Amino acid sequence: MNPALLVLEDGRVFRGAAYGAEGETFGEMVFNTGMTGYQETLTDPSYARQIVAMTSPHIGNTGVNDEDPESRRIQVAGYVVREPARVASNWRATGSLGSALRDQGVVGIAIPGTRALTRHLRDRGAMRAGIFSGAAAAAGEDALLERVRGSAPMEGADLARDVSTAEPYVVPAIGEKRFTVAAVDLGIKSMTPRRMAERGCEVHVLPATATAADILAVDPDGVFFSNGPGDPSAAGYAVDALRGVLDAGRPFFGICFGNQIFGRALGLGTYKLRFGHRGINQPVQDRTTGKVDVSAHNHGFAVDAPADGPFDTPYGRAEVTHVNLNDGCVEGLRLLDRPAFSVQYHPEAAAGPHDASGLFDRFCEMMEGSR
Ligand SMILES: NC(=O)CC[C@H](N)C(=O)O
Repeated sequence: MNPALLVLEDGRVFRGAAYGAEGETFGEMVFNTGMTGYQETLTDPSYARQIVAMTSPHIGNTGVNDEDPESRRIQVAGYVVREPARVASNWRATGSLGSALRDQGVVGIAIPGTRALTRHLRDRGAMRAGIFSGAAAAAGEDALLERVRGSAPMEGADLARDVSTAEPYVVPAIGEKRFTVAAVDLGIKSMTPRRMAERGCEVHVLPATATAADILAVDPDGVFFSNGPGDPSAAGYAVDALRGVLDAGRPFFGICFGNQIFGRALGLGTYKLRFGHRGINQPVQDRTTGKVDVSAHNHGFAVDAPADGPFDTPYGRAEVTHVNLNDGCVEGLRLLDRPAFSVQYHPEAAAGPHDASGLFDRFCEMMEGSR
């Protein structure tokens, strides 16, 4: 095992062994608490420019397969684990995680102290970091720290257009076609159009920079804005497009980044959480039903909205529909007089529990009711 270093922006250094590709990488240091689903996590485009640490201590046991990826490649900027599996064993496995990381040039590190790292991030907040191995690790710690401090921050980062599809494509409805959906790909996970297709939606996936005119040209029954990486305050183009969609009165559903863009389109602000929510067991209460979903999360930003009742927006009254029971943060929004809603978490559940899959039915009912 070759030595590697994980250097945090505040000067804390973790030493360990190189895992995956050797070299150097920079990104925002975050942690994910999921005990399963590492392949979905690694391929979720929302993790672009983030170094992800897994709190689950043993990673790679089931190798990698061709069915679980949420996009065409591993998207994380770097990967931190405690103990990589020495053997990949699963009937679906086509290879090991270590070789997949290596083949795709993803620099990782195995450190004994993923628990100490997580506690550090919970206390101090997500921060920039770098992983260095091979020749890159030869420079002194001070020089490496200097380079981490010179790397790009997540605040203000416009990354959705980098990970989005270059060309539109169509995901056909499974079974009888009931609806046409225009889905703006801000970093979309492949499970999301599939969940809609399973409900009879023909999903027209459009690039992140699609304008309202591009979206309406599909003549959709409903419009969807996806999850995605980066700071929502840097994606003004998506906010403008969504405003055009709302002006046209088309039904709208948004997930995660899509929820943040919806909030901004309604005139609300977004802000950075201290260390975010990344995992598959976050309790979220739907205030419209009182029901609590155990849900999949991956967000570092949140919408700032009045949670104590309906409030006015340029599109009429709106309300906070969902709250996180761990920290009270806003997890869902809706307009009261127009067919538009969004959630900050992940009903497509890849990976994660399926508690919230009914939100896709809610979108379909909304499209049905708006005909
Ligand atoms: N999964 C997402 O869509 C993440 C949204 C945004 N990049 C955040 O970190 O909050």
